[in-house]
Amino acid sequence: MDPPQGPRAPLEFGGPMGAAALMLLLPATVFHLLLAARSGPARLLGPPASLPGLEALWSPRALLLWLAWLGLQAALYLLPARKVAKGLELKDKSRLRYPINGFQALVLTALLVGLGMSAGLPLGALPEMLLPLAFVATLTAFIFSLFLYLKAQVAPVSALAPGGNSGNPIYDFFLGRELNPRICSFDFKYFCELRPGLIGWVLINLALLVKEAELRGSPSLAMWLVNGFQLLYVGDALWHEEAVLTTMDITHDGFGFMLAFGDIAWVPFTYSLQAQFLLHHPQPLGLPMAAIICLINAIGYYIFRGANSQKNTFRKNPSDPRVAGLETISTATGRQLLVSGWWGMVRHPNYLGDLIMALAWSLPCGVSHLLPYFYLLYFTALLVHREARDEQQCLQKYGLAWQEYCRRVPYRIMPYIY
Ligand SMILES: NC(=O)C1=CN([C@@H]2O[C@H](COP(=O)(O)OP(=O)(O)OC[C@H]3O[C@@H](n4cnc5c(N)ncnc54)[C@H](OP(=O)(O)O)[C@@H]3O)[C@@H](O)[C@H]2O)C=CC1
Ligand SMILES: CC(C)CCC[C@@H](C)[C@H]1CC=C2C3=C(CC[C@@]21C)[C@@]1(C)CC[C@H](O)C(C)(C)[C@@H]1CC3
Repeated sequence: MDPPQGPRAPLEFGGPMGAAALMLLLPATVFHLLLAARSGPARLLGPPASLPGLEALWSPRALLLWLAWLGLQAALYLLPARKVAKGLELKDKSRLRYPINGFQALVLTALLVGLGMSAGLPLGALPEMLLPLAFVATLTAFIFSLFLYLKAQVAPVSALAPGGNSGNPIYDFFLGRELNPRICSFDFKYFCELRPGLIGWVLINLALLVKEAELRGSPSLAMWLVNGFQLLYVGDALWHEEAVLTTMDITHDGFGFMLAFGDIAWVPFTYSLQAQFLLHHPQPLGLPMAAIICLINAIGYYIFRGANSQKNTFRKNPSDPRVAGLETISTATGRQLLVSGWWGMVRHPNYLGDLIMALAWSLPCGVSHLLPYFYLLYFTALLVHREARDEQQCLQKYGLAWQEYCRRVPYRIMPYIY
């Protein structure tokens, strides 16, 4: 069988130099954001007020807590699942099996945390540990990625990802060599994508809300909104867990530093930035403004969920009555592309909905600081880049049919703008 990536294949992310720079820049950004959120000026750009010493970063208690968290989520992953789903067909024609019990893991975690709190677990102490926790999460991501890189050395060629196998160790370490690294039936990428980081994110948000109640008597309306919106997003992801099996992370990207760090360190510690900001910089929010923000989030969610569900339903069964009436283009692969409904409005309506929600998550933090808008800015860049990668893959997959789709649906994410 051919090696998955020829030596002349174009490298993404600026090649080895870009990968090396990102491996320094991404962890530095996490620490910068954590420090900026608690500092007086809360500046997104510019140096933090003070740099922490090693004693502020390293804590054996944080290490134990982090390992216990990973252990708990791994144990919940291994519990019997209501359903076992099959992934897309792989190069060797096999299909992997995945447990669908993410929502169950979220509910059981909530029950355990609730029980713990009623027994005196000081959840409000967690915000003080964010820095050392982010430090051990980053260390774990580096060590884990090294393990994944070494594991890929003994994997069969058919198990390797289309990217991440350039022969350059820095680039391959960053992008990830193996597509679906597993030990027995434990799938590392699928586990990391949805469990410790996403559930950790809402737990950190909750701890910030509890801490705010301890400090100020009750949580602010802005804190409630941020917690509610992001819980809805995470709950939705776990409820529709099976849909993640068709995302490019699972079907195309190898599992290396980028996703490992992204899943277990970047998501919980930077996606909780708005709640971190609100704890240290309380913002007044009136009911009329809160109602407008809820409406913006609801519109974003409606588009995001509608678009994702429409495509998933169509991909599972094109004759399902909910999608059977939609207009399509046939492709040489035998698959069809939707050209009406959500996917006839722009080529990535799900990204549009996601971005509208990102705006709603930042608005409760007011407009006095740029810092809480970091997620919106980063996410716009991530989705524009992701959209370009997906277009490239779809052009390769569907050729002329994709060009026809682009002609009929000319805008990528935002109608009449982009
Ligand atoms: N919060 C976060 O940090 C992030 C969130 N996301 C979210 O994850 C979700 C999934 O995103 P992502 O994995 O990037 O990709 P998408 O869910 O948008 O899937 C893209 C794929 O959909 C199929 N497709 C494209 N156009 C059509 C069409 N017209 N008709 C039918 N099928 C089509 C193609 O695959 P095929 O034809 O092979 O089925 C294409 O490769 C999005 O909602 C995104 O917003 C993503 C990244 C980060
Ligand atoms: C560290 C880098 C800057 C980039 C890392 C990117 C990752 C953080 C994201 C890549 C794709 C993701 C998805 C989700 C979370 C963020 C990452 C891992 C997702 C699980 C969020 C919830 C959604 O409903 C989803 C559709 C399930 C998402 C899938 C992609």
